[in-house]
Amino acid sequence: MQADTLLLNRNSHPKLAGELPDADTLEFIYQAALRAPDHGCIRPWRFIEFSGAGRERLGEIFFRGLMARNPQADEAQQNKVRMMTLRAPLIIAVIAKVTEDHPKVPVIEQVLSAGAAAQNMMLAAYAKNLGAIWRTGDVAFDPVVNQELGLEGEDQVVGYLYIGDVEGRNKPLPEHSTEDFVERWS
Ligand SMILES: Cc1cc2nc3c(=O)[nH]c(=O)nc-3n(C[C@H](O)[C@H](O)[C@H](O)COP(=O)(O)O)c2cc1C
Repeated sequence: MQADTLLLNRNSHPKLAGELPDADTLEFIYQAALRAPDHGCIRPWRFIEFSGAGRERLGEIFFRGLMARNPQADEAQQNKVRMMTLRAPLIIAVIAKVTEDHPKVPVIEQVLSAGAAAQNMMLAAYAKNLGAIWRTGDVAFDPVVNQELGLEGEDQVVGYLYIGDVEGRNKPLPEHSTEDFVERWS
């Protein structure tokens, strides 16, 4: 796929199905992540890959997070959170593994670098004709979930990337006018 096609046409896909991508494709996605810009070359990245029964394990962690946040959660809410992780054959948690009190690189720059890694992964998936969607929601900011995933200190989940074969039609791309966003000082 041409880079300009990739950059201008990437789209999120909420409906994903199929099998876990093959090992070469996964390696390509991770290598793309590892090309993210990174002030100080401190590699503030951690990825956890959930597939097969690992997705159910993640769903149980989400469930425990929900019950800690809201012990009154009804059965529908409980089932919903458990099923969330079955929406794609692959989920990758992208985590900013933060070096605290770094002399040159504040936490926000490390989180931004992890976000750039996540976007590289989205583009890499699209380049391989896979669908993907970047999700967060309450589970990404839940202390119980984050503790069970082994986050420490200022570490943050920047997103859960759901990846798989596209099911259904692509939603239309929005049209934005550059002029609405760009100021030119010359
Ligand atoms: C940090 C971040 C968190 C997001 N969290 C969610 C989410 O929890 N649920 C969701 O439906 N979309 C979420 N999105 C938005 C989608 O990933 C997607 O970008 C949006 O629906 C627009 O679609 P598009 O990427 O095709 O333009 C998030 C995006 C970002 C950057």
